[in-house]
Amino acid sequence: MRLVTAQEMGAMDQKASKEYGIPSVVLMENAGLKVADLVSALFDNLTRRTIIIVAGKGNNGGDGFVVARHLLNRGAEVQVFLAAEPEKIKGDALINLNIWRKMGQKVLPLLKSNDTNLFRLSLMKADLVVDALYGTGFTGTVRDQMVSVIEAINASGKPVVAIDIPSGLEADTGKANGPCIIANHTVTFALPKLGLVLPTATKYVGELHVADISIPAAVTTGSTEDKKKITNSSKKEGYTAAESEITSGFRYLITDRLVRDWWPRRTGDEHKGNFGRVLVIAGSRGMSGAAVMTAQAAARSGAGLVTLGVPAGIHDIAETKLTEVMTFPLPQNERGALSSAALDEIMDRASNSDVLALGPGLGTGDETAELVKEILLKLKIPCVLDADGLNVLAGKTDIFKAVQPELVLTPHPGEMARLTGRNTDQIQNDRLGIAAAKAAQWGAVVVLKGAGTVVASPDNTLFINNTGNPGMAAGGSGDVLTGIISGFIAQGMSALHAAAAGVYLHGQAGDIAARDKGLAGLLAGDLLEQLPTVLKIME
Ligand SMILES: NC(=O)C1=CN([C@@H]2O[C@H](COP(=O)(O)OP(=O)(O)OC[C@H]3O[C@@H](n4cnc5c(N)ncnc54)[C@H](O)[C@@H]3O)[C@@H](O)[C@H]2O)[C@H](O)CC1
Ligand SMILES: [K+]
Repeated sequence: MRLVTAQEMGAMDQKASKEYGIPSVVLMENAGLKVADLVSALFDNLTRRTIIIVAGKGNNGGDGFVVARHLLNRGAEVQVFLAAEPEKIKGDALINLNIWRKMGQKVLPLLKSNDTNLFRLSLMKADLVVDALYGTGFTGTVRDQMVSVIEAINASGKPVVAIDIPSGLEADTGKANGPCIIANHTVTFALPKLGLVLPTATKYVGELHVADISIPAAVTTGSTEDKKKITNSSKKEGYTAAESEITSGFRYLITDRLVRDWWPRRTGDEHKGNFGRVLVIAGSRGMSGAAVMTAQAAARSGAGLVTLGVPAGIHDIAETKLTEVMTFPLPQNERGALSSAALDEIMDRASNSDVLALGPGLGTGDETAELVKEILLKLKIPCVLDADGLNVLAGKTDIFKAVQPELVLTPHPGEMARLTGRNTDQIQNDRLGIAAAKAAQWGAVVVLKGAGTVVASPDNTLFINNTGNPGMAAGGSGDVLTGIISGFIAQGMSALHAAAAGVYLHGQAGDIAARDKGLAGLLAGDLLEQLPTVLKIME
């Protein structure tokens, strides 16, 4: 599902009104109606319910007046509090405020501190609060009286439905710089705002609902194709156009539908060769686990054939731990890491494989760095480069651009910091920007792991993931992801789609595992166990 900034959403509103002639007050009516529908669905019977609408001075408030009207018509007791001077209300919001007044309904002031005291009393008797204070027009920090209004709502313990954005959250960054509404549900319009799906926003957004308010699909997908093409894609397996249209340069939330769209079709008469061959080059003395995990994950991801090459010293260990995966020993140095003499056999094996997973547990000696560089420059098949495979190239990232086949880099924030010469805080402060910039600079798909993993492509398309949980920070979790992405590439997915689908399903496996095992006790092996379950759902 496409993600938009406040500015992009405003441009779509404009286009819907100017180019398609949909009056903006119709969009407001649709928006309000969808929120009213959700509120109605939360109660078996509205007639004995008291709903409070807290309206701001902009169009978010305007939506609130529409919600008030519909809920009143459906028999609810509705109290509208206006957190703005009435004379400041204009445009579509004023149209709906006037309708509310012509229905003989009151608007209670919510501007001064004694207003807030009255408001607190009303809150105690309310069954639900609709947050119509601020939407995409909000920037910065909640100020003055609104601080105590938002704190009163949050303290009331009443269920809250936020219109478009929980008030106090910035649409583009998902950051709450000050007090912010903690909503049970957020009904956002047309497309999710980028900030709503970022990890900092989760606690404020509650359950996110994306409501169609009749902005034409050609506008929301932003595709420059003619409308016919949009119609065709929307016919595809019942997808809405917005789902199956991926336009480069845009940002997307990774959803079930997208992953299903990318899923390699199995006709049923294939043999294991069709499901691709993964070559894993990983491990070193004391680091056999990373190699085994990566290979097992590749096997469990559905790849036809997985072969693991490890330094001779840990070959027996790998051999005993693995059954479905073939293993072979490689020349090693005195430290038990791969030696440069391993290059020829690795390239030979790679020539009979569809994808190379390189790096987990390799170690970070100079010889390893040299070997990784040699492999990458000679490689003819796509490569997923992870962990020590990344660490050894810190300061040598210009090599990425020189790699011929598709390259997927899967750094966690610390590895990204080493690769870019910044510190982890700087990475975490601009995850989307850095991932996008480096993907373009390195000509590679960059998977910047962490809460809200970002998958960036060289053509500036971004996929945001919101599956997964903190329990997955356990060691080995990254090895499993590397194996999954490699397995998907082996089965025919593009590097970008394999990375985005891999991140999504890896997170889902983690969520299922956490449901059974909690967060602290979660091990990477638990993710492996759940992989078949999530793949089965996808199939
Ligand atoms: N997306 C759509 O198709 C539709 C969206 N609608 C709704 O319109 C709002 C956006 O309305 P807008 O008038 O631009 O602003 P807001 O109502 O979000 O904000 C109100 C007002 O608040 C002021 N403001 C901004 N920051 C602060 C701050 N830190 N402190 C105090 N006040 C602040 C600013 O001046 C704004 O004017 C969108 O979210 C939807 O709910 C349409 O109704 C339907 C179509
Ligand atoms: K709001």
